Amino acid sequence: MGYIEPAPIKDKENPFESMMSRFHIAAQALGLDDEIYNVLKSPYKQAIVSLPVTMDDGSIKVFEGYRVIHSNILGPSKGGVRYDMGVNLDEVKALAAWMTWKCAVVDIPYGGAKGGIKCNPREMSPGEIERLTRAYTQNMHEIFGPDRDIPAPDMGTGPREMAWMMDEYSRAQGMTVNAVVTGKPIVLGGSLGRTEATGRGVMISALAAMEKMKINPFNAKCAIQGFGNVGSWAGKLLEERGVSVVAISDVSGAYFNDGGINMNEAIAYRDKNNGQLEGFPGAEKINPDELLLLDVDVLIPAAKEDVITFDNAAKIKAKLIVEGANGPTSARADAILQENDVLAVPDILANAGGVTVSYFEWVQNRLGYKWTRERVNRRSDRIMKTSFNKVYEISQEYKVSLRIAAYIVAIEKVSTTYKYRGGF
Ligand SMILES: NC(=O)C1=CN([C@@H]2O[C@H](COP(=O)(O)OP(=O)(O)OC[C@H]3O[C@@H](n4cnc5c(N)ncnc54)[C@H](OP(=O)(O)O)[C@@H]3O)[C@@H](O)[C@H]2O)C=CC1
Ligand SMILES: O=C(O)CCC(=O)C(=O)O
Repeated sequence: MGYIEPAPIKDKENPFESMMSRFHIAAQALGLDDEIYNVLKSPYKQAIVSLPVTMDDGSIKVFEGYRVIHSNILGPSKGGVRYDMGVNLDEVKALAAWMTWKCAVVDIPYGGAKGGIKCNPREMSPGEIERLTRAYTQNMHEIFGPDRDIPAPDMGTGPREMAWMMDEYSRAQGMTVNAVVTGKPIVLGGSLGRTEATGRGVMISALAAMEKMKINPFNAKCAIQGFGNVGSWAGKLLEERGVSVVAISDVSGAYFNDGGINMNEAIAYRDKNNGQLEGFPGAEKINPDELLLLDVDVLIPAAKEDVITFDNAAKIKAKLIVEGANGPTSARADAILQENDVLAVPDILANAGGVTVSYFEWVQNRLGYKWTRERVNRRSDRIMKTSFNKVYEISQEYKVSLRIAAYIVAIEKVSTTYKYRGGF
């Protein structure tokens, strides 16, 4: 194997470099062919678009939008669309590759993609967000498609944006095409269980890891960074299974209560308070950096990339990290966590419940038939548990971390499919 060494990880964390560094380690452990290594390290397609949008005051503002398709070898590419000021090409490239590995880890027939628009939805009116979403969809019309590339929600987007994307795409097609996006409102063909699916998968992964570590959920404390879709659902579902959630946070700050924060109260407060926890009375406000370093059993980063880094990894006291967010741990932090016996259930496994139920939504749209919530939950729980066990077994067999084991499972599947398909 003559792989070109990945660029050395620089002082500043970079999600694409972190992704590549783990890919490289897993590829070496697997003895992956050079040719396939080179194919899989490069995204299949990268689109950058300018989106002029009329703002409410009549001015025209130009936004930058991205869609990166990392691979479509296992099937149509799949991945969310993020609205955030931090969106940039390197981030979207890493997120797209993680989608390829994630779909392969849970064995669903999709490739990986991701999209994003550099914007601050909190400072925009619903009308401005709708016009931006429609402009993005028009521009991506040649890329999207139920058999080509299927968007879904990510940070800053949800069912409302998915409804606009579906409508805009359908108008251009001259017919309703609901399978072109997932995470839609239920009345438009959304799946029961999709809203909570990612948090539910995080809960299943956390309980599976706690079982291996002999941590009793009823004696366990948990801290959650990010209290949006993923963080709040993971917290609520873990609380229902006995875990005490002692700390939560969002951009407004971090909130701590050693006796446990009531999840329903925190969610209700956030929903009445313009989506933020600012002023939440059920806990004391602490420094947001401290949340990651609390003396808890389980830490769930559920906000953004590179929050567990070379600088703070050694100070983490949690014994178990379950990655709700994509890329919350930088590559340079991996070795420190391993040295300190901190078990990290990686993003491409832990947060795969969302794309799994997105797949169920797409299947239901194509069948023209609705599944019950019980069926959705039962099937996604089974996939999450089976995938966890498979990754755990590989980690024992290869004597590697769960993260590298998950990459091994994924790369093996994608590369085997490449070999059978051939044509390159
Ligand atoms: N939605 C999904 O199905 C999936 C999401 N993911 C990943 O999960 C993560 C969260 O996504 P999702 O829950 O959908 O996004 P949301 O937009 O619903 O929520 C994001 C949350 O993170 C908070 N946040 C943002 N920056 C910080 C910060 N620096 N410190 C603390 N909190 C912060 C936000 O706060 P505020 O509200 O104040 O801005 C908000 O509470 C992302 O990494 C995403 O890629 C992964 C798989 C699927
Ligand atoms: O539901 C989907 O299709 C993708 C969700 C997503 O973007 C992710 O898992 O990071």
